Amino acid sequence: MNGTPPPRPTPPPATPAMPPRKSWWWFVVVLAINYFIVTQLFPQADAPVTVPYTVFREEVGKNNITAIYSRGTAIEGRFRAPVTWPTPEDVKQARAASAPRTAIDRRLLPPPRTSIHFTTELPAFFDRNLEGYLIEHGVEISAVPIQQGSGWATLLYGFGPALLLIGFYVWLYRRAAQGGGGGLGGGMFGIGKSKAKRYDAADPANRVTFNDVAGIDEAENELVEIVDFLKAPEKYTRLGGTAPKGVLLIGSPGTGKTLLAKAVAGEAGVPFFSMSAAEFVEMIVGVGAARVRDLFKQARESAPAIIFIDEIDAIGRARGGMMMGGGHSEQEQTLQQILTEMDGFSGREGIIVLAATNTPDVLDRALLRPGRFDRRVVVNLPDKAGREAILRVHVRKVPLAADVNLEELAQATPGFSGADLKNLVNEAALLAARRAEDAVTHKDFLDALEKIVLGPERPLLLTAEDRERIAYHESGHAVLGLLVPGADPVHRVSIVPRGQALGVTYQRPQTDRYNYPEAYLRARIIGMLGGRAAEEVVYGTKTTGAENDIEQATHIARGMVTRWGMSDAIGMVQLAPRENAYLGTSMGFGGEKPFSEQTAALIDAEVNRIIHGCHEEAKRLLREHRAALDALVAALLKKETLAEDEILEATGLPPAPQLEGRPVAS
Ligand SMILES: Nc1ncnc2c1ncn2[C@@H]1O[C@H](COP(=O)(O)OP(=O)(O)OP(=O)(O)O)[C@@H](O)[C@H]1O
Ligand SMILES: [Zn+2]
Repeated sequence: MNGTPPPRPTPPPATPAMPPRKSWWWFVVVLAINYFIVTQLFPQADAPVTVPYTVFREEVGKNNITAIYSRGTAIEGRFRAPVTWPTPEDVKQARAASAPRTAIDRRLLPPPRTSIHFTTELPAFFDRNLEGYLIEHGVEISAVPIQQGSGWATLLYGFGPALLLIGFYVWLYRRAAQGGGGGLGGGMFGIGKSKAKRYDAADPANRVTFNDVAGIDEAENELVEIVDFLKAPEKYTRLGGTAPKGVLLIGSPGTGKTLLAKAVAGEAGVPFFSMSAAEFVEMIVGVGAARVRDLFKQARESAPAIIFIDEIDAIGRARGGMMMGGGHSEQEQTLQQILTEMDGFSGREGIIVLAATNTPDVLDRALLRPGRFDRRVVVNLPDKAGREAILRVHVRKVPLAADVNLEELAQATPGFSGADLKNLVNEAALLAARRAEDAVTHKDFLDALEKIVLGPERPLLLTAEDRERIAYHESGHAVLGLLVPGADPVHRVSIVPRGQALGVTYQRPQTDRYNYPEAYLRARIIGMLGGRAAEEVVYGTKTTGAENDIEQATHIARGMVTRWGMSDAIGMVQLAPRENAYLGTSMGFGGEKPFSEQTAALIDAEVNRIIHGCHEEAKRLLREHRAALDALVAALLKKETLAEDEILEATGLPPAPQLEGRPVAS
């Protein structure tokens, strides 16, 4: 493993939109009421009692049966006077017969019921005389089932539950579509409500100002004008100009887009309504649009105000694209509603919509037209000075030991976003608390950083040979980091397994780099291949331990050939799409490769040539400095983790000379 640059923490996956929990609650309540009505209003009186055949015959004999209907061996009918079965005597007898009582006995005799309706079952041996007997006793033999046709009660009994359910759904849907006016009690289950979070700037506990935002000054400066406008809209509209309506904040996750939007509201002293676009879209079509309407209505009522829509790409994706079926029309409706609302306000109301995204290139063009999100503010990852400023913001509430050096921490965290830095401070504070310290020390910060960048330590039982081999692998990286001019300084070496890695060499640049010299890239590749090279030099055999190194080295070499014009055989031709370093995506070039088979073969050959050359150079240097390599391995096996000064001491080597000229900052 080779730890440059630190892997960027990936954002958590978006949670799928679920209906609000409250509406499920109400669904259950309605079901319960339904059940209650059915069982209480149309109870046993109408439900038939099931009697034994003997009892049935008995009742016929007593002339107590008016009519029967039979199908197969089942008979149902109506008594003249209600009959209770089993009778109290039956129960008493049964109890006497089967003492002690068992559950089975009780099941044989159902609880007594009284009804005017009954059912019974003809015995298997057919009672031949039954028909005559019935006629004799004035029983009408009906051609239609007796209990049916008893009018409204039966109808309700049969259809009531279904009708109630349908009614409930209709009501739910209408509420949703209306954007939730009225209804039972406030916000019972406001599906159509926007659920927007509202932060009142008047509340000092929530108030965020530009004071809380650091390291992204350019973006901040662009938003100062918005604050100004919210404070005094007349100043802008006086000469007939229209005020800005929408501002799109573009930047990778955690760069502080939400924070900036809140700060704008805080500075202007206006309410802040925030909602994530993913929350707009629910399963029921029309709900998203209703929520948008509600959100804008709320904001209009308390204008001037700020509406913040996070992750607008969730609904603002270009229409008619790859999406198919299902959620498509819902998404379209929601987007349409946002556009309608934004077109609707005159700009004099003092409402400004801020929206955030980290994939601006997928947005529907309609969103970006003048009068909508026509202003774009890019929120970049902070540079070193910015990171230090952000750290300073977040350590305000943390007691710091005297030895804490925020500048050094800022230098050690290239690629960190504001949210990452906040997390670093938090982890360090937790670590200090666990160590029962009174203040957070510099070491707490370094350990927290190591945990974040390299992953938590992983206890693994390794054999002595494995440990030694890993020590050689890591020492290979580290020694080359000292020997190759232009290599990033080696900050730490460790053979403590962490995350996926068995060992780690952590190198970090001295300054943020925006422009990479070819020699630097070669130094990186040589260092990356140094782990395997050391194993080969010492043991003469190979292991799988270099997979990650090979992957990274290949990536750089391929970039040199296909993107940065560093192969003379190919020249300055773009053969691979540009990668967006901030967003980790590649842009353009979907589908077909824009070059021939011949060129493809040439690319492979050139990549190979670079890797091969670096590999040979790595082995040559390690052979030449075998003593330094062995010394570092011995120190590592003893202490497991070595800091920069310990590495220099063990190897007796000076830090690698840096390349001529400072990196160009953009
Ligand atoms: N520039 C910054 N200055 C101070 N704190 C910051 C900065 N950027 C981020 N933070 C901290 O990180 C937290 C998360 O940032 P925030 O939610 O604003 O990022 P975001 O860009 O909106 O991210 P996402 O795209 O994931 O929504 C903030 O609450 C804040 O504490
Ligand atoms: Zn390695």
